[in-house]
Amino acid sequence: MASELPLYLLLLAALLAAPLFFLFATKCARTPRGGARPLRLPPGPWALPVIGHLHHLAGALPHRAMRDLARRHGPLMMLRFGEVPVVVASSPAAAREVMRTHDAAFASRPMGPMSRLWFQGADGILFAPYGDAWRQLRRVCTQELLSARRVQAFRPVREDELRRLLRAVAAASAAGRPVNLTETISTYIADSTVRAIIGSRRLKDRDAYLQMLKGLFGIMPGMSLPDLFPSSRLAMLVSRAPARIQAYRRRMRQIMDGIIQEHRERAAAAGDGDDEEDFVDVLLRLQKEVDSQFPLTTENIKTVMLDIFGASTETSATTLDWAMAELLRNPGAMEKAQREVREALAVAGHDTVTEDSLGDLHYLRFVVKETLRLHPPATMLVPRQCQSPCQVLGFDVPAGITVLVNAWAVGRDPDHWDDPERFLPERFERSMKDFKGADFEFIPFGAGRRICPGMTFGLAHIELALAALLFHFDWALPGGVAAEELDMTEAFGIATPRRYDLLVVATSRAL
Ligand code: HEM
Repeated sequence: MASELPLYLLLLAALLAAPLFFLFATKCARTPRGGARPLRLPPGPWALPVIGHLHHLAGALPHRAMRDLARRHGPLMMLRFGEVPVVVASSPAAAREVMRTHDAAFASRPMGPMSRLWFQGADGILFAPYGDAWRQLRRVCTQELLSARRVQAFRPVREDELRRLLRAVAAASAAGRPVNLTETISTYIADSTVRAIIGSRRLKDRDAYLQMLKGLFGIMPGMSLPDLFPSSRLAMLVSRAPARIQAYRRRMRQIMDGIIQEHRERAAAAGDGDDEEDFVDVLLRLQKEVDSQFPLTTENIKTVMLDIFGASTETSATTLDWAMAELLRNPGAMEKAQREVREALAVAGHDTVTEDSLGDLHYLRFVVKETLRLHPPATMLVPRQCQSPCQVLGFDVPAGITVLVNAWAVGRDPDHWDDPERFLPERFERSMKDFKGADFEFIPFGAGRRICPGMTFGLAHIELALAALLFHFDWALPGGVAAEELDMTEAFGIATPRRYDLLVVATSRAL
């Protein structure tokens, strides 16, 4: 979840940060003070002064470049991005040690200068350091916002937004033009999520909020110069990131203040009620109720509003997009998935997909699993930080180091998956492997204390829409393009989308 940094910037960084190199080299000396045994740090490739290993990432997507490096240097590597030392875990065994054996030690998130500027003490949940404040918000998420009961309560919203999605596809189909499925899927997920967070489509600031959130991904703290060289004042001075973050933050807070105010006024007028609460209603209610050492501040509420949108929309939309792309590329799997959903609805006597119809769709769930194995949206999960020194695969991992887990490489590990590059949903007919955090060869949602709390919410959107798209339409690639020619190249992005939008010809099925 970091933004791309062009190579010329890295070279500039090298010039700017030269004095820091010596400081860093001293900090990372392999022999600890006090005559203790020398540290046995994980191995890594050759490094350049100042920029460290960043040049190894140039020209390839980070998860691919790091998988290739791991093939040469092993499942636990130590790299350096600018000034920042990073340990990368690339096998199920390494992932297990990070997220199970030493889960508590690795349960924190690193916080660079841009993140500090962005959050200003109201850390939210997604990027929050491990501690009581995170624990409290995490509880709010799992027990209130993203509980099975709450996800169920948003079912009418999902089904309403699904109807809009199906109408958009049907309109393109009737006009005889291809539909941009990437865009329509993205609108479905974003609209449904925003309705869950802030409620009604009629809300005054809704469009401004949605626009602002869509721009958020371009500005979120990432691999900026100050993050790569946190001790350099010069990096802070020459980078445009701090000014952009502050301006964006100001505008965003204004919009969110308006939304919160509107919710407060509505609650005061109507009295609190549980039935149609959106996330902001719930958070404002808890703000009054929660009696804790860490009260839920309005700033916390704003960060949670952003975290949830940021963590949920791109991940869910990209998964659905990849699932449709894989099915188009694998007509046998498409046919099997369509047959399953169509037969199940025929038996139930339904002519439209609702969440009640999803119960017996086993193959559809295998399709989603296989999509998440091959295309985990957070390819490197969300960065962790080591809080206390520990040993992983026999190597020392010092406190303070950033830890990345290459979930993408783990899902394609040939020691754990047969024919790992092929899209084969059937593999899950024979295997009980699941993504709920117990099987470390399959970790698209992470594992341990920081495992994704939005799994149920995300899957509810994905499964419903996938079933409906397969039920109502037959699909083909435009211009007679053969299935195997569909370009499956990945792009750099917050959730590793396909490089090209998915343009498809949909034919409405006569019912
Ligand atoms: C296909 C959909 C999704 C995928 C693949 C996904 C994946 C992930 C991953 C890999 C993490 C980091 C886990 C770790 O560090 O071990 C995460 C964290 C998180 N996700 Fe998801 N996610 C998805 C959907 C959602 C949805 C729909 C929501 C909310 C509605 C959500 C909310 C969060 C939050 C709040 C965190 C931070 C948890 C923490 O740091 O304690 N995610 N997600």
